[in-house]
Amino acid sequence: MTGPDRLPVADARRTWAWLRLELRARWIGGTLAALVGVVGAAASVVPAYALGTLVDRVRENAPVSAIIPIAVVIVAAAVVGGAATGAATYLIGRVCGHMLADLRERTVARALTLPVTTLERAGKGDLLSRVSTDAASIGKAATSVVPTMISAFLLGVLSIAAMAGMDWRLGLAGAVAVPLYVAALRWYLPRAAPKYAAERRAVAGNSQLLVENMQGARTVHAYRLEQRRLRDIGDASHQVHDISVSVFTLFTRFVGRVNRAEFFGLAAILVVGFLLVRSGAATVGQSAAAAVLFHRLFNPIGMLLFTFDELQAAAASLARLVGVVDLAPDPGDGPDRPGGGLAARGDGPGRPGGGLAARGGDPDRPGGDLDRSGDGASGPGGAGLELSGVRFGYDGGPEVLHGVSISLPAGARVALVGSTGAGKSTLAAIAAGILRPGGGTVSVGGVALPPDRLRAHVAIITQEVHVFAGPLVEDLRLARQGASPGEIASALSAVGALDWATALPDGLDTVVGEGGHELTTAQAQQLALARLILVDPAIAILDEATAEAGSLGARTLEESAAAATRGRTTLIVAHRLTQAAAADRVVVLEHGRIVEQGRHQELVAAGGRYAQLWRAWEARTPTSSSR
Ligand SMILES: Nc1ncnc2c1ncn2[C@@H]1O[C@H](COP(=O)(O)OP(=O)(O)OP(=O)(O)O)[C@@H](O)[C@H]1O
Repeated sequence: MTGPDRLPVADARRTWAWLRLELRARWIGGTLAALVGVVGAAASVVPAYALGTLVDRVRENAPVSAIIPIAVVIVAAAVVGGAATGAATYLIGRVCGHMLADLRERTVARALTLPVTTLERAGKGDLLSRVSTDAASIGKAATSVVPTMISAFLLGVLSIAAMAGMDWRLGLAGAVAVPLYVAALRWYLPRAAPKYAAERRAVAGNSQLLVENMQGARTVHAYRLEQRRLRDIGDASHQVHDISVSVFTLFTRFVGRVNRAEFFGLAAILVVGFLLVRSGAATVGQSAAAAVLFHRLFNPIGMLLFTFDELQAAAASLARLVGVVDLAPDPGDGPDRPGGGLAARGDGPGRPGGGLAARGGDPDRPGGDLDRSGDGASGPGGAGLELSGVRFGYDGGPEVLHGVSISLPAGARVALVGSTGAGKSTLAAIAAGILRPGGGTVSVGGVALPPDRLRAHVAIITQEVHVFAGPLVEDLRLARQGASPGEIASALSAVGALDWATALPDGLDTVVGEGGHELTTAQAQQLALARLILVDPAIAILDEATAEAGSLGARTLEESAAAATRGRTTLIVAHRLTQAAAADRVVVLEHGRIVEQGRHQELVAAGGRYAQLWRAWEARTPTSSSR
């Protein structure tokens, strides 16, 4: 396993166990591939064998009629061998390809359900590199390296068996090369791995330097750094050159060792063959056939050896993917929990709506449907949200919430305010079931729920709104599969997004998200609010949903947010205090503790921490008080 800051990597035993299990599940395909492979290898051995017979018949001055059948056998074996080897390569690739597809799907599925804290700890880069680079490395191995290796291995075994079949001493002579090949590989692999890694690092560093200097060209010119930067790039390029040369030198030395093994193997066969012919134990044809068989192995064995490091790299990648698949689920989370990103719940592809039970209920009667969530008798009895004695610390760090209790009656609109780092977003994430509290409970309708069940009732929108790549209308349908055009238009209209959405180049079919039409931050947030309407949760949490946009945009977004949350129990992390002023109640959080709560006017009049924040807000935005 890797260090604590990374996603886990399965150990060799677990990786083998996974491989065995997968192979067992595909034993029919695997056996067929192996059988066809053996036929291919056997057919490839036949021509060399037949050649030996041919040599003997020619030496015996046999008639042409005795030679033609041998030629026919050689041609037929070559055709069968070629076809069977091709078919075996295809079949092995197919089995491996299916295993990889399955593994990749399971890795992605597991990754989508990882607790946010696990992902943050590991860094998204680690996960991305596993599902992209590692999967690609396994893919290459699965479709080209493994089939080649298996074919080469079968050919090697059958060739030595064929030599031994002619005379066991010939087989033994051929096998002399095996330890030499193994020694060459054992010499090469441990030296090659760090050199290749160093080469990759040096190339990446050099590219990074080049990109940096190109992007920062103006700064380089402004500070007359050209010569210094050129020197740095020159040094980095020299380093890449030196490492590449040393890698090539190492490879050449490895090839030298492989050639040595071939030389000794072939020399042993020729010497043994000569002695056997002289003693009359073997014919010239048999000795020649053994030498040809061995010589024919040079190419496949070379491929086997030269691609061995790719197989090693693929095995390392496999261990990294199996490590993710094996990750234990968040305790208390059900198998169907939606995606764990800090985004609108119900955004998770494949599970739109996140099972938000209030969908279809009367929007003016929040939580009216909550009892239909399948919770049965123990299920929440309303849409009130209650946080009780909530404690939390990130990843074993200091506690950032010290027993916070907030009660939101059904339909209430509560604003959470406080300075930066007070713990507002953390509390919002706990209330939404994204983070698991270290202590205390979160209840809906009077029933304390674990995070996975909480997510079925609560939807959260954060500043980091993700727009999924694809047609805009599909992005909305992630929230409610099968939403009618009317429902979609009405959700967009409610948040004030219908005009700009229909004015897009292809209207609601315009491809948005990565690689598509770029939406502004405010538009993306309106889209998230429209999704919220389609998801129709009883409880909504808005964490800074309006903080990013400029003043005018922020005001529009405030209106969109108010429309999207109308009738829902709503907790707003309010950076714009106008949102707090419009709430039923304001809760002031400082250093992970509630220091004040009450109505806006009461708190302003009380002259405490909120009054201080409000005065600062008014001074910053003179027009705010008029709102
Ligand atoms: N992923 C994290 N890992 C470790 N510490 C974190 C993480 N996220 C937040 N914190 C810490 O937890 C504390 C509360 O942060 P939080 O983001 O909840 O505050 P906030 O009131 O929402 O602040 P802001 O208004 O700036 O968003 C801060 O001390 C912060 O540094």
